[in-house]
Amino acid sequence: MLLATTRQRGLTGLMQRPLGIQLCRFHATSTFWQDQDEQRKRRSVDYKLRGKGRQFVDFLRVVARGGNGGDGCVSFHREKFLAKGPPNGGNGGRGGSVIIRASSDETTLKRLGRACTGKRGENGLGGGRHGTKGDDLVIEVPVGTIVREVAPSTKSNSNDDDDYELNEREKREKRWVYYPRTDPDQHDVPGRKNYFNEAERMMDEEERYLEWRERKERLQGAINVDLSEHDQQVVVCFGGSGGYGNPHFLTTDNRSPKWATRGRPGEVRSLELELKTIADIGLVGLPNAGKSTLLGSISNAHPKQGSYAFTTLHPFVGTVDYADQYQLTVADIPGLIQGAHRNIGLGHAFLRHVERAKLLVYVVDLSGDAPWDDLATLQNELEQYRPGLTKRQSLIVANKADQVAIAKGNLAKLEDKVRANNIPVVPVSAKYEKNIVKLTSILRKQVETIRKQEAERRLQQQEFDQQDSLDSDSDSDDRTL
Ligand SMILES: Nc1nc2c(ncn2[C@@H]2O[C@H](COP(=O)(O)OP(=O)(O)OP(=O)(O)O)[C@@H](O)[C@H]2O)c(=O)[nH]1
Ligand SMILES: [Mg+2]
Repeated sequence: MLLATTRQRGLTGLMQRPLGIQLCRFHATSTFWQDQDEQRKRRSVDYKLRGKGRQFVDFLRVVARGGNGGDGCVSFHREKFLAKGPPNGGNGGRGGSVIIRASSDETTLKRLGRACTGKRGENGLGGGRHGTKGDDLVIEVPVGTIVREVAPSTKSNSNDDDDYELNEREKREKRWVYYPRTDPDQHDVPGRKNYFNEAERMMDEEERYLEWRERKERLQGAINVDLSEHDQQVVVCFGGSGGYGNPHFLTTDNRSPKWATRGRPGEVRSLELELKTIADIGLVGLPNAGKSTLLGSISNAHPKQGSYAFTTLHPFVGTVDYADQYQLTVADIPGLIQGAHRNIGLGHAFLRHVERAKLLVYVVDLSGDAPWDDLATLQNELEQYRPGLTKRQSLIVANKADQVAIAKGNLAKLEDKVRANNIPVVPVSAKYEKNIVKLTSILRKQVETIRKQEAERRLQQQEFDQQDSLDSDSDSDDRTL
């Protein structure tokens, strides 16, 4: 209001007033402007996280549709001295499928639209030219995206529910393409065979078979795929098949079928995409503990650092490079606060990005009042998010050790408190890069051990599966003897 009036009066208006009055006015409004500023900041954080301007999207619902098939064509061969040539309409092309592929070049699901549709197949043409297949829609998502089908679509390709309201004539229009001036009812001549009814029966049978096949495929379960490797892909919706051209309905009796079928609609599926970053190490800590500073000092990443809470608004992954080309990935997430599981602060949804980390690193601030309480808060929030998560192999990084006066006493107390839990504590100063080499070597040792254990477990599982299949084979052999 005040700003509007000063703006309306303009600079000249302000200059005409005595200086004292102007100062009073600014003094009176300073708290008003502070409030406005805070509100604007809060709105901007909200906008970046939830509004259209959000830079990072890790959960999304989309409706995917395969492209519709192209229509078949009704056409006859025409040539000089050949008045009534054979049917030569081409089949329609298949609709494009929708494919979701993991790519290491992507970091967010932001670029996905809410509806993803494959391209329609081309219609068939005269002269026996079949329609070309519609292009597949390939959606690239970050590695670590989980694709889940939410509610299996009740819509089958035949669109039975939609057809319920349609009368016989409309149903036919939806399925058939006719030669000009062909009326299917014309074929109902008493005493003569109705070729169109015959074709309709044939298509009914085919549709029943296709529906049965679809149902059988659906019974295998809804889509639930974890795209954990680069270039791994899943076909979520197949395009509809193309319609038949009129030669398909050629019989020994009917030499000039004047109908073709339309393309079938593509599959429709509602999907849920959830990005769960795959990193070797996950950093968790309260806001301002120095997680981003630590990530910047140990890896090639340059996350934003700031002396205010919630500097980091979305996860950040950095790679730690060792001299012998060994690599580790580290994920930094926004700070957690007490009550994050009740959606306080930024909530705990971002924990999904450290959920799959092999090693959890708690970053605590040694210059704080009670770093052990911070640790307890973090562990409590992790447990609230997923019970048992704190049992994962972990490490405590006691940051800001350069604040010697407070840090020394706090470190001794912290080590005392966690001795029972058997979690190693490594004091560092991320800002001044002190003890960082020791930390990176500890991280490497721990991750190497976990990777080795995982490889052994996988090998054992493979051997067990092989043995299992061999046993079942020998059992079936015994039964046949
Ligand atoms: N003295 C000192 N200050 C540090 C150290 N590490 C980080 N800081 C400071 O602590 C503040 C917060 O650092 P960030 O790295 O942004 O903290 P964060 O945990 O990522 O914070 P959020 O992203 O808000 O969760 C910055 O002002 C850093 O300069 C350290 O080792 N010593
Ligand atoms: Mg940060």
